[in-house]
Amino acid sequence: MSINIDDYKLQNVPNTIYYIPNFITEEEENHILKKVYEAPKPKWTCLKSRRLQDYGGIPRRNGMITEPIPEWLQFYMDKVSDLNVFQSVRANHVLINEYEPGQGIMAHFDGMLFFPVITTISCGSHTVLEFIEGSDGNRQPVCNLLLERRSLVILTNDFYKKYMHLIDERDSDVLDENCINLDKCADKYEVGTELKRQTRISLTIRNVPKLCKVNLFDMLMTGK
Ligand SMILES: O=C(O)CCC(=O)C(=O)O
Ligand SMILES: [Fe+2]
Repeated sequence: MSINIDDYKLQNVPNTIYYIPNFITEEEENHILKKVYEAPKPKWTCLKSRRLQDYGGIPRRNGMITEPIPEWLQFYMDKVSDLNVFQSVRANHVLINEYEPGQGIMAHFDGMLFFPVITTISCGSHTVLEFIEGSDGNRQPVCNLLLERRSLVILTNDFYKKYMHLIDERDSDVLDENCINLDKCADKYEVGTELKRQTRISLTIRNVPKLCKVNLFDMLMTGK
């Protein structure tokens, strides 16, 4: 099945969001969850409000020292890269986040270390991704997205550079008219519906343009 992402572009928002429901099958979702939970314990980095695994290396200002990607994960990276979302390059990094109900991620920009396109596959639970603009003292909501399990969302342009994104720390989400992709979802939802969150695993698949070859001599001399 070949997907043309232009068919999934949200028209009622500033540029640019693509939302693809059921990007993966239930079997693929179960396969991802199984593989994520098979990772050895030290692969997890525990933060206060979520746990994460990095694949492909740790992006740094000097460049990312690449690490081999497991074959099962490369399959999903290829599935995303094949949409040509990273123009002439392909995904080489994945951040896997786990959120229990009640957990989230503070408002942030993804920053300069990535090619400015964010692609995220959701597994295990929906969540609501919120966008805001403005600075600390004057933050305004822009819009929200319902990310259903098995969906892929692609954020770029203003949704990469201009608006910050966040996931509020809640056990459930009440859908309201700020949620601008309800008509594009796999399931039909009414405004006012409350969705209880379950444990969500997200795969944020990106491209890190700047790589560095490991130079042991430099590492020893500079400590970097
Ligand atoms: O889990 C998500 O959908 C968002 C994760 C995110 O924004 C990030 O890791 O930068
Ligand atoms: Fe982010």
